[in-house]
Amino acid sequence: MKIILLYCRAGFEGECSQEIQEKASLVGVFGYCKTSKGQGFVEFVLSNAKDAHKVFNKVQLSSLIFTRQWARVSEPLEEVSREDRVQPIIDLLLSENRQVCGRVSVDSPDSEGTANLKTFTRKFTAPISKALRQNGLLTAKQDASLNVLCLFFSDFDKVYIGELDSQNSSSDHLGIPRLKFPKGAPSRSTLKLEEAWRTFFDKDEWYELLGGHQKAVDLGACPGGWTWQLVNQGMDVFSVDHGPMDEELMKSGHVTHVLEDGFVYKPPKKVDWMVCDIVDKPKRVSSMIIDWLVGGYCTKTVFNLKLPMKKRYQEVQECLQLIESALAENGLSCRIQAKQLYHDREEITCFIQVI
Ligand SMILES: C[S@@+](CC[C@H](N)C(=O)[O-])C[C@H]1O[C@@H](n2cnc3c(N)ncnc32)[C@H](O)[C@@H]1O
Repeated sequence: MKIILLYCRAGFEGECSQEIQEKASLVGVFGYCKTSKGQGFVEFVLSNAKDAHKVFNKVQLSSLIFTRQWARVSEPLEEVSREDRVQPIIDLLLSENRQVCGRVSVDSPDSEGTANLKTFTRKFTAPISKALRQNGLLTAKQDASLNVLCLFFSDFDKVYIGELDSQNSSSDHLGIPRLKFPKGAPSRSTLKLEEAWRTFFDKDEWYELLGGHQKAVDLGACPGGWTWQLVNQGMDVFSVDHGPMDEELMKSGHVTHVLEDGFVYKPPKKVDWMVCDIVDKPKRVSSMIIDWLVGGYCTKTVFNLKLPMKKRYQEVQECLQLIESALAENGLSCRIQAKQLYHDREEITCFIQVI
């Protein structure tokens, strides 16, 4: 398949393109990107169609900051009849002698003005699944060990047909985790921290990383959405912010509100976690993260880097480079992950663990 389709936040197609070209070239794969601002996806057109597998074998989706989901696809089927979209898709798949898939994902871009297209893709899933099964293109029951057939409708009559890699794609539809706003959480930001944990941790790491009554510091905590998540995991939290904390959360008895500057504050004793959601310059936040980790004040951190208007990709690279080199120079071996989450707007979220 000649195209790798990358799903991203609308408006970040440029960063997504820069990143895939850079990562692919490091494994000896070249191509060019086709996209337009705001469409929520990028086509990475490969110079050599055989290279698609190479990219999926050598580049992990988790290493791509600006890509939520990706698929190997062929040139799109265009001017698909709105009367019958099922048959042309089946005909094409049969003519190409495709391997049987374990599931089908009917996708569309997450961009402005696509609500009706999303409704259509939801409704289309049942009839196309039935036809695929009847034609031996889909297993009778879902099989997670097989690749997922991907039908990406960029418009009502244009569909990219390909596959999501069983080992190297998101199991969430469109790469967007469905999170329910937790009852009692004080702000919508709470979902950002929950999504970060879900994105960065495997299910079996959850307890090791969060459980066992740990201690945490939340910088820029008010009104307390992130603190709420930490408390919900059984942690005691120092919440640093000059603003007011949610009263119900304070009644939990697990929160100490510290009225200090988050860039200056350090905890009286070492803690396990430090999280930071302060809106400030990314380099300033990065330096503060370095101070905490190198100083041994915490061993795990989740923080946001709010991106500037211009040169966003470059800024992210510079910040991560700054952190990586400082940690290495100080002899710290760390796991570093970064992603633009669904709940992130003009920012990315990072996770670092000293190991
Ligand atoms: C985006 S809000 C945080 C929302 C919070 N994470 C939540 O889930 O409810 C950013 C917060 O950072 C605080 N803030 C900004 N500069 C700060 C600083 N230098 N020190 C401490 N807090 C700061 C602001 O008062 C604001 O409450």
